[in-house]
Formats: sequence, C-alpha cells, structure tokens
Amino acid sequence: MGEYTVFTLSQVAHHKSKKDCWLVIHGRVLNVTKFLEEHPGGEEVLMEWAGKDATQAFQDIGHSMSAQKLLLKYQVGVLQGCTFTKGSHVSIEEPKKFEMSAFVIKDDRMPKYELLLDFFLPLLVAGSYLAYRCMMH
Ligand code: HEM
Repeated sequence: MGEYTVFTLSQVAHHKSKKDCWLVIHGRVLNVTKFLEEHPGGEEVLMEWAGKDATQAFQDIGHSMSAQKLLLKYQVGVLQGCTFTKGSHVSIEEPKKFEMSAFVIKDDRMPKYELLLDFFLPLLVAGSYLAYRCMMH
C-alpha cells in the first residue's frame, strides 16, 4: 500500500464543483467527480457536501457495507489530523478489525452448555452415588 497525501479541509474546499468534486468521509479525502452520476442516492446529495466533511451525512443514511468499501475506490488522500489513520497509512483492513473485535467480545462470554454442565454434573454424580448405595442394600 502506498502513502496517501495529507490534505487540510480548506484544500478540500477548493474542489466543490460538478467537474471537480471532493468530500471527506471518515478522515478519507475522496474524489467523487466520476461517482456523482452513479450514486444511487443521486448527485444532489453529494453536491450538498462538495468540499466538506460528509461523515455525519454518510453515517445517518446507514450506508451498506459495500457502500463503505466503495469509499476506498475514490480515496485520493487523508484529512490532516484525522484520528483513525496513524501516520499516513490507511489500511483496507481497518473496518474488518472492528468486526473482529465485536466477535471477540461475543466469544468471551461463557457458552450456555458449559453453564449447564457446571450445574448438572455434580447432581449427576450425587444421583449415581445414591443409586449405587440403594442397589447395594
Ligand atoms: C463517496 C461517498 C458515497 C458512496 C460511495 C455512496 C454509496 C452509496 C450506495 C452504494 C448507495 C446504495 C445503498 C447502499 O448500498 O447503502 C447509496 C445510497 C444513498 N446515499 Fe450514498 N454514498 C456516498 C455518499 C453519500 C453522501 C455524502 C450522502 C449524503 C446524504 C449520501 C446519501 C445517500 C442516499 C440518500 C442514498 C439512498 C438511500 C436509500 O435509497 O435508501 N451518500 N450511497
């Protein structure tokens, strides 16, 4: 992966026409000029955010995972001072890492069968012992 150019928001603000449209989402600077006509949500909404940080608007719509991956296709740089990129590297793996940590948290909980075993195993042992004693008498 190469290194991305760092842009300030005021540099991004220069690219706000239909023929040269940039916007920022999640700290990524995107050149969406070629995407304007393709956007399923229409080009008007994109133009509203031309030259600006559209992260909140993008989030509010609840864009699909494939829409989020599509962001990478149009990325031309990173926003100066953005927190999610350390240094100038932006990794495609970043959203996946979030999914993974969510899984880890879920897996951390004790599985149900283990709880059942903890409860029933001593009962089973005690029951077997009593049955054995009865049979011996
Ligand atoms: C480069 C940035 C963007 C990409 C790649 C993108 C991509 C997409 C895609 C693929 C869809 C189809 C539905 C889905 O898969 O979620 C969509 C729908 C939509 N997008 Fe975007 N989008 C971007 C930015 C924005 C922004 C900044 C807005 C601002 C509000 C916006 C508003 C919408 C709306 C209103 C829809 C229609 C939702 C619906 O019909 O339910 N998008 N976008």
